[in-house]
Amino acid sequence: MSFPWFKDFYQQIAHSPLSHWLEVLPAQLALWQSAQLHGDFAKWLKLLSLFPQTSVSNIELQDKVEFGFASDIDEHTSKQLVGLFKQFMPWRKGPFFIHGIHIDTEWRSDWKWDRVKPHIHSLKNRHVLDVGCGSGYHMWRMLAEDPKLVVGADPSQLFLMQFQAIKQFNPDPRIHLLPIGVEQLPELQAFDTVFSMGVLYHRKSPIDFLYQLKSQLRKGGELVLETLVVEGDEQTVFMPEDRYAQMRNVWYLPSTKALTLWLERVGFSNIRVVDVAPTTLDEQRKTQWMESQSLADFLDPQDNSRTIEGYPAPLRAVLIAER
Ligand SMILES: Nc1ncnc2c1ncn2[C@@H]1O[C@H](C[S@+](CC[C@H]([NH3+])C(=O)[O-])CC(=O)[O-])[C@@H](O)[C@H]1O
Repeated sequence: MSFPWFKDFYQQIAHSPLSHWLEVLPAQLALWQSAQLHGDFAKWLKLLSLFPQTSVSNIELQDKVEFGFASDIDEHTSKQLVGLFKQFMPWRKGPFFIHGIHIDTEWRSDWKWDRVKPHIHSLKNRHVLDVGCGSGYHMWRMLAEDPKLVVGADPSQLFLMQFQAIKQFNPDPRIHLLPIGVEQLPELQAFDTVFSMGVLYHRKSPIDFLYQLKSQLRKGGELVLETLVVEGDEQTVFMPEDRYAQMRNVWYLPSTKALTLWLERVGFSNIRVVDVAPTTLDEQRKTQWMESQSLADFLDPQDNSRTIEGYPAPLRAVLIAER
């Protein structure tokens, strides 16, 4: 079995500051691919091949991710597309608008982008990495800023498939998602901007994680970090006993002041907390495209300022720092 996604990426980076990546990446992805042979991968590839080719008359990335108008296709094709996209449920990170079909995802990821975007360095002509990029929603919004290249690293197979399903409607060669974890990235020291949003609290060793992110940046490059935080001073770090808002695998929730100190200790400079916002029930909710439980089920029904476990409800911060 072979497919062109990764080969295209290798060509893209061959003569770029990321060319050293080619020393390890092809072997990692070949290993990944061989492990997929026993799972659902063939089913996903088959589903991807069933998407009808359509003529896409508009590409909008500036204010939303929209490829094609409803008027580009007939009713039958529209129904066919809805049926195919539904096979890729649950859709968590979006929304996407494809030929008039609104993939109404669990998260209004656009709201996160609205909180982040006013504060970051322009992405024009930059090499950009998004660690834990999910379905790639924010990468599409980054593409609107005219970067040289946007690459996402996320080990989730479903997110890769959702990304490829969407990318069929805008096969821009500057955007790629690689199914690898942060721990597989070599120290490239080559990206102009590194994003990591919604990942730090999933890491058992958050300081090591910050070093890993730093080692992707060139000197003077920008880190954009978004994560769950708690109220408190430089010494406040919260660790749930088990689940947090029903999420497994949540480790450290620092205060913004503690996180600033961590970033300083790791060697970042010019550290700024640019946004702090609670997650609302409008931002994360059940939809027709993600039918299982969502934030409303994870908060205390009597007191929405607490999670169902009795911890402070989700509060998220955006920090920007320079290497
Ligand atoms: N080792 C790893 N390396 C890289 N990514 C990982 C790893 N382990 C898990 N992930 C990925 O980190 C992402 C976290 S979600 C944030 C998405 C987006 N950034 C957002 O801001 O909406 C937030 C949440 O689910 O709580 C998922 O896509 C995982 O697959």
